[in-house]
Amino acid sequence: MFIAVLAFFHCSEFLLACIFMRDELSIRSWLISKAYVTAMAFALLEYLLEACAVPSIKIGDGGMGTISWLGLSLVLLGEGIRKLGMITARSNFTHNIRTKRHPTHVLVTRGIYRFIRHPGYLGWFMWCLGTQMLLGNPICVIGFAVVAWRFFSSRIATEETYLRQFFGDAYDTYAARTPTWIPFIP
Ligand SMILES: C[S@@+](CC[C@H](N)C(=O)[O-])C[C@H]1O[C@@H](n2cnc3c(N)ncnc32)[C@H](O)[C@@H]1O
Repeated sequence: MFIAVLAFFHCSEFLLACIFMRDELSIRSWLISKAYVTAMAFALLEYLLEACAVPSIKIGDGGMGTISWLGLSLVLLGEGIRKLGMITARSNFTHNIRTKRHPTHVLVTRGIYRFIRHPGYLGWFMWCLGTQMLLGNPICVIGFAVVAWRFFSSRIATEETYLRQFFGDAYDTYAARTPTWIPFIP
């Protein structure tokens, strides 16, 4: 299930990049970085060590336990939110943060962006916590939450500096009325 979740995430990211991000399409469009591979290697290590030491906490009564089902639900919800954001923003959504305004770049405030300011990041945040709940990894749930929160907090601050340069007051007004829903990032 974990491998299927990862495969779906990366293949769908690349597919959407082929459709909406042709200008920046590269091997990086699979979203597999060294930091990411290291994090997932830690996750597998935790899973294997705990599965060897206390098999019952991973296997439960022979099927997936409640935490794993909750994790899978979080994964699916996170995927849905992120992909809806990408499909709504179309070519305005780029994997790399734009530092210069592209002539076709418009501020997206409709659809899911009416309710969530950064659906791509909220969805990915939920997805990565969900993967660790799916594996039943208590240490990585906390580790991923801390690392992902710090990553998105700094990325949102950088991205919004440029969005304010591109769209001025329109972005301020939009940001003031639309929360991120990521804890402690207003
Ligand atoms: C990886 S995408 C993430 C988009 C958004 N932060 C999200 O989480 O859904 C980053 C690119 O999206 C653009 N972007 C972010 N919010 C936008 C918005 N509301 N309208 C148009 N472009 C946006 C940024 O300029 C940046 O180049």
